[in-house]
Amino acid sequence: MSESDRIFSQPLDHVADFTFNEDVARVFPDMIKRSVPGYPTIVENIGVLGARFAQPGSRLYDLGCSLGAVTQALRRHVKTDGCRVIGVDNSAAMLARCREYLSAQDAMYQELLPAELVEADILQMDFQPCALVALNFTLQFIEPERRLELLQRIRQALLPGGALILSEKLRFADAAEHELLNELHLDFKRANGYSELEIAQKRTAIENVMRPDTLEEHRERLAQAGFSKVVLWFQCLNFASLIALP
Ligand SMILES: Nc1ncnc2c1ncn2[C@@H]1O[C@H](C[S@+](CC[C@H]([NH3+])C(=O)[O-])CC(=O)[O-])[C@@H](O)[C@H]1O
Ligand SMILES: O=C(O)C(=O)Cc1ccccc1
Repeated sequence: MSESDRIFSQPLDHVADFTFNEDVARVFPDMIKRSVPGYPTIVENIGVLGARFAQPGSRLYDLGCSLGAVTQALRRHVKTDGCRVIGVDNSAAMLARCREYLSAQDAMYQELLPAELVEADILQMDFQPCALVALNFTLQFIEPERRLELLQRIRQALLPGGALILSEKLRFADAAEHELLNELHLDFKRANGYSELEIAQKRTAIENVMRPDTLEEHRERLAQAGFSKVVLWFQCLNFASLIALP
């Protein structure tokens, strides 16, 4: 069991930019469940979607895998012969714990897909041909100017019949819509026990690091990267997940 998230619970003199360090890794399962409406549903269903797009002998990438929640869902749901999951993250703290979670999963289940973990910057690594790429709340942490080239390289690596699953926090061009969905998201956090102080300090920590796009920006960028079809399969408040087909 992981600890509960108390990272921003005490007043801080200076709120530093958010990083995926050891303190965050320790509480991450609790943090993401209490912060992202629909997260457990999205993760479980990426496993189900993955099973449809997997092809015999193919790679399934989980980019920005954190503690490997999506990697675990893919390992359980995908039964296609010879597939393997490759989890990639540039946080050593996250990957160290991810490795422990995957060993625990190995001890719990039989017939799991093999998984390997790679410590790398997804902007630097070469992608091998693959049937599935999951970017589950990772693209929003990539510098906006580098998002298109990343999606282009993913598009190039995808096999015909494969898919990219892209989950993101959304911004809205319409001010009233943006305001309402953001307020409802804050209500979700309050309902999950976060105080006003925790909410305010987390917001300060994250605002320079995580830059959400609108759904329209995602659709345009995916089209520009060469994806032929984009389907919204999940939305809860200002969090959404897309299937993009090559
Ligand atoms: N350039 C980069 N290269 C590699 N990894 C990166 C990079 N930038 C950020 N990351 C990694 O992307 C992850 C984003 S969290 C993903 C949740 C997970 N997918 C989940 O389904 O639980 C999202 C969130 O916390 O909202 C972190 O682990 C970063 O270290
Ligand atoms: O906490 C938030 O407000 C978020 O938008 C999502 C989030 C969840 C976990 C780590 C970083 C950001």
